[in-house]
Amino acid sequence: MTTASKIPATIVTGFLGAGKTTLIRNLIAHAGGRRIALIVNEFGDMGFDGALLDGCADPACAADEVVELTNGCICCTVADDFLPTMEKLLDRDTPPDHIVIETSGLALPQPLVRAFSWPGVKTRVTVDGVITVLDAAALAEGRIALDEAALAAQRAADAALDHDSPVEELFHDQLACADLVVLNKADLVGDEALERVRAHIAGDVRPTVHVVAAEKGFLPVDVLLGRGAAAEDDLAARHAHHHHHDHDDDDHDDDHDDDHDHDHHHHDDFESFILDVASFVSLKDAEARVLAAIARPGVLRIKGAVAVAGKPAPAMVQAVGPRVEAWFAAGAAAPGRLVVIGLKGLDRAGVESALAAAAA
Ligand SMILES: Nc1nc2c(ncn2[C@@H]2O[C@H](COP(=O)(O)OP(=O)(O)OP(=O)(O)O)[C@@H](O)[C@H]2O)c(=O)[nH]1
Repeated sequence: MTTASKIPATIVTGFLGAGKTTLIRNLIAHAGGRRIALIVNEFGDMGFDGALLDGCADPACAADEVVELTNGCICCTVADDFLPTMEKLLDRDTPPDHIVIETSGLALPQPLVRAFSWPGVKTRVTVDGVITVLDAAALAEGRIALDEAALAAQRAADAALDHDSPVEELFHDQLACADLVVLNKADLVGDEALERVRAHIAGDVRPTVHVVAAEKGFLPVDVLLGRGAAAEDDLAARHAHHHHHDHDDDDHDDDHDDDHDHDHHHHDDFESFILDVASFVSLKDAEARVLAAIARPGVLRIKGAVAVAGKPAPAMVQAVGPRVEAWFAAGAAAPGRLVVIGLKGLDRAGVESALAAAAA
């Protein structure tokens, strides 16, 4: 079974208070008719904020689409809690179009990703992407979470969670596993501090992974979903080295007050445009050109349907980061258009010339 026929699941990870719930709320509100099932992994005493979906008028937000795992850390309860929950979701008469899993801030994402390789789940679901939400304001102050005392309390309260790894290592693991890193609460920090945070985490993030700044977790749905990462297939590349960092903690608390500047917005703005493209010589040609296009500065996503010379069926194209997939799909939308999504100011001319029809 190909990735395309599996139900995609997005894992949202990040420490306590980073803004995971806020990001998911935004995502669901803008899901555009997708049926999204939400699996929430919270510790009992923290409780899931049942009001998450209140006020969301979208029928996709029906309360029965929210499933709470109550038995603690997913990576400790995969067999008796998480997998049965997944199977129940998949066995519904109308399975969801997309599954979003909010992990507890202290869960390691890797064991959860590994769970997608379990028989019974592997053939039906794939990890579409791991989104790691960071609290940029806390990081700018040299802290992982704004309320480190609450983080410590959460950690202490969970007997199941004894991974013998300091919080810093969890943080590195959450970054190493990411397909997209969201520097949230960018409204609370200045540009300079944001750059400092970017530099601070750069070594922990896989080289092709985008780091985007956001306020209230607001990001275009197409940047969040449909990434097609199949993370369960390259788990080996998603582990932190646990190298010794030269943490320049002493440097963090200087000058951050000066960084506050509420007159500017500090999130990344996005833009998207649709390009009409001529037919490609072959699937390979399409893939190569789209790969060149997505490598242009600021481009996060390219998707659409294109024509391939001599082929009656259109080819679907999906590109995220360094990965491009193209396949023939009879009955797909009229070919010849690609949607390009990226950071505002992206190199449109470069994208156009990369995609320009082969000289053949
Ligand atoms: N200023 C500011 N506040 C934010 C932003 N995003 C979230 N918050 C606030 O930060 C707090 C924590 O956000 P949540 O979305 O609950 O964070 P979480 O990661 O889900 O937290 P837990 O579920 O407790 O681990 C809330 O009070 C949010 O309103 C942001 O971009 N800017």
